[in-house]
This record gives sequence, structure tokens and C-alpha cells, in this order.
Amino acid sequence: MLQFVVFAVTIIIVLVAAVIFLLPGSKKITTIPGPDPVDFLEGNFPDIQAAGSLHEFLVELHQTYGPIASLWWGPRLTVSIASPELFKEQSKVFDRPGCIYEQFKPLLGEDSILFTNGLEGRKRHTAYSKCYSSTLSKELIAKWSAVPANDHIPLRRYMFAFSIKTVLQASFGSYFNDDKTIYKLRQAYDFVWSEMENRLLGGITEASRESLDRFDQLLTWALYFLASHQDVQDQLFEELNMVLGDKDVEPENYNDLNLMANDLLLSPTSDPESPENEDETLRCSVLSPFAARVQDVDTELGGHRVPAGTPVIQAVGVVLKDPEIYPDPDRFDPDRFSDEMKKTRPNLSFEPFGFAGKRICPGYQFALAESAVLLAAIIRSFKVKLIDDQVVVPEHGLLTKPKEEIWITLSKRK
Ligand code: HEM
Repeated sequence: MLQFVVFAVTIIIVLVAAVIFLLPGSKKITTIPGPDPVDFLEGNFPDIQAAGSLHEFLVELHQTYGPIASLWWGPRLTVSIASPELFKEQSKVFDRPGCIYEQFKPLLGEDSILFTNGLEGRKRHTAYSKCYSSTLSKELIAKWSAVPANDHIPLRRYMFAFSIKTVLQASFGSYFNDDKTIYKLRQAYDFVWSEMENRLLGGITEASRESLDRFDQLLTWALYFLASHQDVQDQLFEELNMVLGDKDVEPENYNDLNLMANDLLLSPTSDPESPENEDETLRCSVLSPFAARVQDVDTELGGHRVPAGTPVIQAVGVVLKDPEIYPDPDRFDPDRFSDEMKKTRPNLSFEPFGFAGKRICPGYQFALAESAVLLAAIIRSFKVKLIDDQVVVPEHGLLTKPKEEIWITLSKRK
């Protein structure tokens, strides 16, 4: 009997010790500084919710704990990194952590590239990179030319329609020439995207019925910045006329467009990992605030031990708004990307398309080339102005979008 009691007590002690060690609150599990979980199952989700978005939570987290910090993604210990030096340490990791994107699985399916790792993920990434041009910008200019002067135009709605049509035609060909087919797909897409935003951390982001993607947001932000900075818009107009003459934007002349190619939008024809290719639209808008990886082998990050299997958030948006790297970070200023200024910043301080494991966004060249063609066509045809007294507030979710519609007016340039 005594033997049984000793055995039972030993088992209970071992179990209690194991639970204490494994509990999210236990600091023994990591030396990386970070907040305790609010709740065993929810981890720091309530804190993220209170911050307003994951991006805003990460900004606060890194301000408090430094460039490497821990957090609890539900019950899982997760690491977040936010410095060019730490990005370098993680630059070879390819696989994504399923758990960070788990809530999207029922919508996207397990076979989505978002969840595909290893050899298969690499094969599919290469296939995407090869796939992604179009002349749809002319169609939009014709539509806008028919709009009476000073009519109010919903910028986001138009940019969405343009981008989804461009991507669909590039991906699936002439089946998507017809606007009705596109409209049907858009309804399905609206539903899926707003569900995804809803599910990001169990409803942290308000579901916007308007569906959005990164491409139309890039266009929306670029036009918004130009509309709110008339001096930059006029400079761009002059540059376009001087360099292009009667021609359209083409691969041969794009890199002569200094302001457009180097300062507003990065060059789609060159290596995105080069520090020379950086731009103010993607920086200031923080279009895509984070990427994530799962640590493939036991390693050290910033002097801390990180076991294989640990999810690591790469807070690229925090770095794009780091005042040490980009002083007065919320100010839109294309001069930050002058040749002299670029040399002052460390490598990997501008990574809006991701960087790790050569898993950079395969659509980046496509998005930039198409955006350049459309922006050039719009700015050469119209003077774009914001309706007076609009306050444009960014909302950070999976990507950063304006909280509400942005209203513009157009006056014909010629
Ligand atoms: C300005 C617009 C865009 C931005 C800022 C952007 C940004 C990103 C980022 C940050 C990632 C994650 C990379 C990583 O995990 O390291 C990504 C992945 C991806 N993007 Fe984009 N993207 C844009 C436009 C596009 C477009 C237009 C397409 C398609 C035509 C596209 C297709 C993809 C795909 C398929 C992936 C997943 C790649 C993989 O998992 O291997 N993106 N993008």
C-alpha cells in the first residue's frame, strides 16, 4: 500500500512539474523577452486585439522588448523578429508555419501554396514566378475620360476592378475577358477574403465587405500619395513627358523613369533583394506588414536558442516604420530613396515582398510592372486630387488598406 502511495505521489509531482514547465506562462521555456500570455489557450490574442491589429501589436512589442521578442500565438510560443540583422540570420528558411495561417485553411484549402512547404512548395513557387502583362490600363483611361470633370470617383473600387481583371487574365487567359464572369468571381472572392480577415485572430480585424488584395492596395496607396502630394505628382508628370514622349511605359524605358522607378515604385526588372531597389509607396503604406516561417533546425537567433518547429514572425512592417532607420516614418517622402540616402541604410531594411528562403512574393514583378503602366497612363492623362478634408486612416490586417473609401477628382491634363 505504501509503495502504491509513493508511486502515485511521484507521478503527481512529475505531472505537476511537466504542466508548470509547459504552461505558456513558464519563463523557463525561452530566454527571449516577451509578455506573459493572457490566457492558456488564447495566449496574447487579447493583447493583439487590444492593440487594434497584429502590426500595431508588433510595433508595441518591439518597442518594449527590442528587435527579438516572444509572444504566445494561442498556446504556442512564437518568436517575432524586427531588425535587418535578424532578418539576415533567418534569410535561408523556406517553410511557413501552418499554425499562423491555420484559420484560413477551410477557405483556401490545405493544398494552397500558403501551406505548401518543402520540395513541393519550392516547385510551386518557381512555377508561380514564371507565370506572371496586359493592356487593361488603356481601358480604364477610356472609362475615366468619359467621367464629367470634378465628379467624385471611388478610388479603391476602381483599383480593385483593375487589379482583379489583370491578375485573372494573366493567370487564366481570355476566359476572363468578359466583365460578367469577373463579376461572378468577384462576389465569391469578396466572401472568401472578408472571411479570412475575420478569422485572422478570431475576428481581430473588422470584416470589410469590400474585398481587397495587395495589388489593388498598392495602386490605391500610390494614387493616394500622389493625390495628397501635388508637388510629387507634378514632378512625375514632367518626368513621364520628358522620358516617354509619345511612347507608353515599356521595359526598355522604365528604368529611365527615375522618380517612378526608383523612388515611388521599385524597379520590376531588377533584383528585389538589392538594396538599390526600394521605394516610398510600399514603405509608407506598410502594404504587407508581416511574413512568417517555421524554424527548420535548432538554431540561435539574436543570441537566443530557438528550437526547430518554432514559428517565427518576420515583422517587416515594424522595420519599414523604424524611426532609427526611417526618421519621421509616417511622412511620405520619396527623397528617402535618393542614391545617397539608400547607402545609409543596412541591407534587408526594405523587404515588403518577404525575403526568406527565396520565397519572395512571385507576383512582385507583375504587380510593379502593371502598376507602373497604369500610374503613368493616369498621371499623363489627369491631374488627380483628393476631395477636401478627407482623413485617410490605415487599417492593418493581413495587408494594409485605407479604412474607408478614398474619394478623388480628376481634371484632364490634355
Ligand atoms: C504590391 C503587391 C504585393 C505585395 C506587397 C505582395 C507581398 C507578398 C508577401 C509579403 C508574400 C509572402 C512572402 C513570404 O512568405 O516571404 C507574398 C506571397 C505571395 N504572393 Fe504576393 N504581393 C503582392 C502582389 C502579388 C500579386 C499581384 C500576385 C499574383 C499575381 C502575388 C502572388 C503571391 C503568391 C502566389 C505568394 C505565395 C508564394 C509562396 O508561398 O511561395 N502577389 N506576397
